[in-house]
This record gives sequence, structure tokens and C-alpha cells, in this order.
Amino acid sequence: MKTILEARNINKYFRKPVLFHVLKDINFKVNQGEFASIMGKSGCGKSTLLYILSTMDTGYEGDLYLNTELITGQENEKLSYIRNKHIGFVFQFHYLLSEFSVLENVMLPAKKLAEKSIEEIEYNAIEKLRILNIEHIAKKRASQISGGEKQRVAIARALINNPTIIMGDEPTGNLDSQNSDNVFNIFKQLSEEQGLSLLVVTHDQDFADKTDRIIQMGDGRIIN
Ligand SMILES: Nc1ncnc2c1ncn2[C@@H]1O[C@H](COP(=O)(O)OP(=O)(O)OP(=O)(O)O)[C@@H](O)[C@H]1O
Repeated sequence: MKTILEARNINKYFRKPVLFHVLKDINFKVNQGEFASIMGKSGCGKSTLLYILSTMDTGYEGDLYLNTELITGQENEKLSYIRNKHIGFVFQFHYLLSEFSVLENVMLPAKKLAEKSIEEIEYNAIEKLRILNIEHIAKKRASQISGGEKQRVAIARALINNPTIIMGDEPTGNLDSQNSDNVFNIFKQLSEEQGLSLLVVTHDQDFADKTDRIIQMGDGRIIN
């Protein structure tokens, strides 16, 4: 089984206001097509870990690999490229640009990557909207759609560059149970049918129970 993400002996310290060892010897792998969740009490270090895994925080000890490439120690410009190309993000708050259309929002990360023509990017964006069953709202402004639709647009946007892994920080935290189920089913389908890996921080036990694996954190460690 191909490993997509690997954390080796990750330790992190916050130095202020007092020295605080927030992440302690974190080791784990996420395989291709695996749908894993991270759970743990508030303050145990989940967001801090996700920030490191998503290459946004470089102030840690240990080694991080993505697609077997060592990420740790890479220059900021390269990290930004890796992030855009290989990682899709879905957050609790969708961060869509409200005055832009749904289609334009989905196209943005591909425009930033600038590896394809606008026509090709638009074609791919419509294809992602179709997969998520929201092609019919492509021309609407992001401010004119429902919460559940916004989260599906955020997922389409996360998929536009065909990432190898999707990382989520409470992606269903703002949704009712029906829309949470929808998001879960979309993620499950992406992992099973497209071999996409998913790593999702959640407080939702029902959601986590349905994932392939729960990575349980406690006091800065992986405890299960
Ligand atoms: N910039 C910072 N400086 C100092 N301490 C911090 C900083 N950011 C977070 N912390 C502390 O690190 C610990 C872990 O925080 P983190 O946000 O990773 O927890 P979490 O498990 O994601 O919590 P929640 O479930 O509430 O989002 C907490 O005790 C927090 O107060």
C-alpha cells in the first residue's frame, strides 16, 4: 500500500508565554485511499498538528513526508507549490469569496497554480461541480447559496488541482446532520472510487466512527 503522508517523530514547542511541549513524538502514516479522522479533547494539539501536516507551520522537530518526498526543510516557495498541488483543504468555515460565482471560487486554486489554460480550468471546475451534484449553481454568487451547498463548493475547490490528500479541520462543524452525512458520503466516495486520502480533524464521534481509522490524541500524543 502506497504511503501518502508520513509524520516521523514530530515534536513541537511553543516558547511563549512559557515553554510548552505541545506535540510529543507524533508518528503515523496515511495510506493512499485511506480515510482517517483525528479526535481528542479540546487543546490536545489537533489543529497544531494539522497545521504542520499541511506544511503551513515549519517550526517543529522531526520529519514530514508527502508522497515519499521529504517536506521538512524545503523553502517557502516550494512548500507553497506542494500545498497548492497536492493538498486540498476543507475547513469548518468555507472561506469562499462571496462576491465571486461558485464556478470562479472553484477555479481559483488552479489559476494560482497556473499550469493549465483558463478553458481547461473551467472545464475541470465544472466537472468537479458535477461530481458534487451542484453543477446547476455554477453561476450563482457564493453569497446566494445554502450552508450545505457552500461546503460542497469548498470541497469542489479542494479537488480542483487533483490533490493526493484532503485535509479537513472540522469540515462538518457548521452543518446539520443531513449535510454532515452528505459531506461524509462525498469523502467516502472520493476515497473508495478515486483513491484519494483524507485526514479530518473532528469532534463528531458519529462521523469519526464511520471513517477507516480514528487517530486518537491526548495531551499532545497519539494514544491510539
Ligand atoms: N500560538 C500559540 N502559543 C502558545 N500556545 C498555543 C498556541 N497555539 C495553541 N496553543 C496551545 O496549544 C495547545 C493545543 O492547541 P490546539 O489548537 O492544537 O488544540 P486542539 O486540539 O486543536 O483544540 P480544539 O479542539 O479546541 O480546536 C492548547 O493548549 C493551546 O492553548
